[in-house]
Amino acid sequence: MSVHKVADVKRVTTHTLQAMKRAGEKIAMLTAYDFSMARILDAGGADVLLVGDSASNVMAGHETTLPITLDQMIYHAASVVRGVQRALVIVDLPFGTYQGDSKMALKSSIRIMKESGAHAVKLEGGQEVEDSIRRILSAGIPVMGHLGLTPQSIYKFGTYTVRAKQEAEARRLLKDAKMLDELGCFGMVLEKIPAELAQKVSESVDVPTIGIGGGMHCDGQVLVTQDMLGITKDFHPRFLRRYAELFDVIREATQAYVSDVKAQAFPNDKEQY
Ligand SMILES: Nc1nc(=O)c2c([nH]1)NC[C@@H]1CN(c3ccc(C(=O)N[C@@H](CCC(=O)O)C(=O)O)cc3)CN21
Ligand SMILES: CC(C)C(=O)C(=O)O
Ligand SMILES: [Mg+2]
Repeated sequence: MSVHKVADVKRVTTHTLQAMKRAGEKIAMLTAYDFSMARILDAGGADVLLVGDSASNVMAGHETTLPITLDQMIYHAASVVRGVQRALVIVDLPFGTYQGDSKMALKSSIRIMKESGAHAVKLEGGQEVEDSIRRILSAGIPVMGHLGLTPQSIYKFGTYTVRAKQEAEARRLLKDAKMLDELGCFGMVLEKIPAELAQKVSESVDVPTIGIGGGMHCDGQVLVTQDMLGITKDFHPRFLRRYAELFDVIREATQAYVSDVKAQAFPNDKEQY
């Protein structure tokens, strides 16, 4: 190992994920957008941290993922990379930085890799982004695909309903998944599609599938961390399981602090100089 490396934790790589699929060990992925949370999730054993463009919703309060910029994604990604010792860090290519122009896709991906220190990029779509994927891969940058509900296309579909319920769309998705596999993507997210289809895809490709509303047969699962921790409010899709109610925990702590300050109970004589 390089003399410049301090820690000697065994890092997760894209190759680790392939080995996990072969061994039948499920992959646990969560989103992260900042240093402090990345440290906690890494300490908790998350295999993969996704710097999702859901930062547009969760961090910035936008309605959709469309407004977040490449500069903003790089800022989030660099912060996450500094917080991680073990997890693989993947970064979403934001809307408008890879579609329809493979040169731009490569340039955007190179900026992410160079300026954030992340390990891979993710992009949404199948056949329509084939050229972009080829070009990014040709520079040695690992690419993850994302099929099914693709939030950057929300204005094309109009709703966040389950995708590929009809036979024709299911066939299209399976074909896209095989294409991503054959192009050399190291994995793919399957978002909000029937469990049976996700199972068929998972059995038809060599690389790991990571489900969000893709059911139990995916090779791994991903959730938005703030959803899983109960920080986001009024978001209750069927695929979401909440492992904490941090909105309430943080609100209660805030109320206690506010009340202490008002009552002049904080700071006390030991908490001053
Ligand atoms: N906080 C958060 N969590 C996410 O999972 C997430 C984001 N933001 N932003 C980007 C995308 C958008 N995603 C979404 C958005 C909506 C549903 C969804 O199921 N919405 C409705 C049902 C809509 C319908 O059936 O018409 C729901 O039940 O909440 C799922 C995933 C997933 N991503
Ligand atoms: C929900 C996951 C897969 C994602 O793309 C995001 O968080 O942006
Ligand atoms: Mg995303």
